[in-house]
Amino acid sequence: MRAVDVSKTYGKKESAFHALRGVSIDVRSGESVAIVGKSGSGKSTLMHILALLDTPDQGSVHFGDTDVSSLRARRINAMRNSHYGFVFQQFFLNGRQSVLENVMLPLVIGGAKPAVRRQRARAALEAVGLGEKLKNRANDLSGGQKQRVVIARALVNDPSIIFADEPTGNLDSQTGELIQEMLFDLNREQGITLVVVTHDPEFAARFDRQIHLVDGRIVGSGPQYGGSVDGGSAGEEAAA
Ligand SMILES: Nc1ncnc2c1ncn2[C@@H]1O[C@H](COP(=O)(O)OP(=O)(O)OP(=O)(O)O)[C@@H](O)[C@H]1O
Repeated sequence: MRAVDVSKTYGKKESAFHALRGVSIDVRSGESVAIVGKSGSGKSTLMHILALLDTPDQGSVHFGDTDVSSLRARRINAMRNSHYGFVFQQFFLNGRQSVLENVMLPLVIGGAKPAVRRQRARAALEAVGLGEKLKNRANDLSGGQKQRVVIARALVNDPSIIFADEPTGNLDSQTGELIQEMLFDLNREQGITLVVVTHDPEFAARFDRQIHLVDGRIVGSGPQYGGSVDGGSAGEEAAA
């Protein structure tokens, strides 16, 4: 997945805010990448654009050999649904539905048959250690269990990439650690690419690479949080 010279501005004229200013990034298959930077630096905006949830004003996003901007919305939705998994706080669970129903949702959207949905959702919940909780209401789970349901839901379509926005943000440190392990296991054992926004420097340091944003620009990338300020290694420099 690749973004080339991507810019995004919110608002117009005097109130225009340049959230991203010419960002280029190449995420290789199987890699784990943390997006770091202060509040308002553009992390979520970049991740939403990479995840095909938002479009840039300028620049392009590529998935494999495909320039996504050349595709119709329907194709983009299908591509996102079949290749990407999301662990976002704003994609809440439906608290009144069962755990199994919540995890089946992406398969309902994708049009899978009911028997297939149930079987795959059950397998995903077993993979995150919640095989015993299928029938519980999502509201009746602990915070850590809810986050595991969100991970199961992200896994149910057998994604090649998982995008996560502060996946450990609301959890106590022990539960947060479990969620971190779960994500890195998926990366190591199944080769799932991870793209994760985090404020936590220790968590960020565990990724293959950190992309450090300041005021909508990449100022450093590499194996150390807050790395160099000269544009980092090949592939991440903003195009001139
Ligand atoms: N829909 C929007 N309309 C107007 N401004 C926006 C919108 N979305 C984001 N912004 C602004 O763009 C900037 C970057 O936002 P973004 O959410 O990408 O930052 P962030 O680095 O993820 O911040 P945080 O760590 O606080 O979540 C912020 O100043 C924000 O106020």
